Amino acid sequence: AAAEEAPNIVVIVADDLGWNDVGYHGSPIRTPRLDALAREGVELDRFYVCPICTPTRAGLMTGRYPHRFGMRNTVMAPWRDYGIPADEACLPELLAAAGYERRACVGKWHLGHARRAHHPLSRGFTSFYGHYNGAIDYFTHLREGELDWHRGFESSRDEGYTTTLLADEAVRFIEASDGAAPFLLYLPFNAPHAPLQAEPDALEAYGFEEGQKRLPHRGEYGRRGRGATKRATFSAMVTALDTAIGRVLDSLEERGLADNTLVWVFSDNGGEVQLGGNNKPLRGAKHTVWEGGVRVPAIVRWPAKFEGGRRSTELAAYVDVLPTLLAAAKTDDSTSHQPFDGVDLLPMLTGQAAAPDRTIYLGQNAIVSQEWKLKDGKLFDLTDDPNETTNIADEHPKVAAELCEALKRYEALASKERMPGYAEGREGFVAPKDWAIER
Ligand SMILES: O=[N+]([O-])c1ccc(OS(=O)(=O)O)cc1
Repeated sequence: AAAEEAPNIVVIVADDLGWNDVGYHGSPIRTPRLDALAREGVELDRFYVCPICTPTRAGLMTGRYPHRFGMRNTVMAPWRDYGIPADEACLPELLAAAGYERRACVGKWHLGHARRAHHPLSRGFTSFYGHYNGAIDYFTHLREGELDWHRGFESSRDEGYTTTLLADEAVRFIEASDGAAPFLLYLPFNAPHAPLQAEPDALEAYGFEEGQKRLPHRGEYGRRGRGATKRATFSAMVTALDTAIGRVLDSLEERGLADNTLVWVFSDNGGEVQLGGNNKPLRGAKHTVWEGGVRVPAIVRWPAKFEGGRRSTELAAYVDVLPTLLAAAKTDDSTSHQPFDGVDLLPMLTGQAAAPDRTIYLGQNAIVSQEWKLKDGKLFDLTDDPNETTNIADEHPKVAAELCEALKRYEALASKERMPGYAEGREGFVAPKDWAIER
């Protein structure tokens, strides 16, 4: 009976989508479908993630801070061979126990690609379509000169713009639902992360005219899809992402599934300003733990359970997603996983109770609470000063000291193994043919 009521779950992650890159935040970038989703669902105004990609995804998959198990500080480089450790239970593994028979990962994995044990199909997903690495070419699907486009463990020669191909697959997955058992669709788009590449009609919609000078192409990436400026090209990529998300939402609607489907959309980190993103009025950007790097656009919609049209200003975070989804699926066997760092946000989302009073660890010597942020010994009052202009540690020494102690406790959780820097091991690395996994 529980399985009948359990919602379908669709988790959509955008890559490097900044605070000021969505229409409903006042951006000139057109995102009509996300704007509508924000009106229909609950807008999470204080949703925090890690300042970079891989740690956010690792915390999403486990409900636990990724520095506990060595996935911190850097993104997963192509020349790495680690992944989420076997003793960390993953989102699809836990939902499998709750009757979620079909569990798709469609998009960018970025949590281990060199060993079969780290592959999405080894971590609880029943299907995988997409890519292992970050920053693949949107048209050729190459990274490090090799084809990083796969169905399951096999390479795929499907042609097309990645954002569109991922939406195609997501729609196929939804259309194959028999309406009986609930499903999990994890849909992490690579967009709008660099390389800056958009389709011609999307560029035209942002003012590109044939014959105009295009951005020079960069490094290993092809010439296709370059617009006249970074921001215009990025904008076109975001609108394409919005269109793709709209197709997924339409598919749910057409199958009569929208009412009992929990859709959660958020960005993996803030926008990268040098690569087209924008986080105004927030301070900072991707790679930093200023608000612009870690406070991101986020919306959750579940029409059957959540009253729409609400903006929640309560603290919420990437590590809360898994505990919340397990609660929605009415499965919370605490013996099946290590203790979560996140909390179940259902009481807050249904309007029954306030979110618990707590802190969120942001990495890099920073911590946030409902009211405060401590970063490198500086204290900001986020209620009065959300853009972090004024350090008031001297005026509130007790608050600063308490947060400093909490920060130390979080940092003491870090696994002890040494993490290689991003570029370490790059020299002489040759990607395997089609990024095939041998072991
Ligand atoms: O970070 N990257 O992977 C990255 C950065 C820049 C880049 O070139 S751009 O001109 O398209 O921004 C491509 C990829």
